[in-house]
Amino acid sequence: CAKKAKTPKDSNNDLAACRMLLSELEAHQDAWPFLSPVRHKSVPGYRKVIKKPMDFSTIKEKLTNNLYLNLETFIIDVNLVFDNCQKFNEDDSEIGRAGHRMRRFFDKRWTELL
Ligand SMILES: Cn1cc(C(=O)NCCN)ccc1=O
Repeated sequence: CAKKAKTPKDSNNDLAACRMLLSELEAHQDAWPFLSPVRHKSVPGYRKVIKKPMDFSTIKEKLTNNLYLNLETFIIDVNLVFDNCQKFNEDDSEIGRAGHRMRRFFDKRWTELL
């Protein structure tokens, strides 16, 4: 089937959806490990293990500076937050569990947008 043309309106709607989704992520009770960049100076090994750090405040900054082309590129960065979390933290840990809960919440919310 023919691909739907992306109009400027579509990308404005995408942007609004990204802002909405991000504010919901930030407001979630399990968001605390992800609100700001991991302080690698106080988290031994983090800088070595995690090649592409990402967090909600950095995503917000990128949104503000218009660095996301569309919903897809935004979702890639959000997933990076959760993939980093799974890589660095045991599933059975405070932060590991928070990451799994946040990912489940995010997956549910953005799929409701489709
Ligand atoms: C996502 N994440 C967060 C931390 C952390 O210490 N966050 C500050 C909480 N106040 C450590 C490892 C990690 O993967």
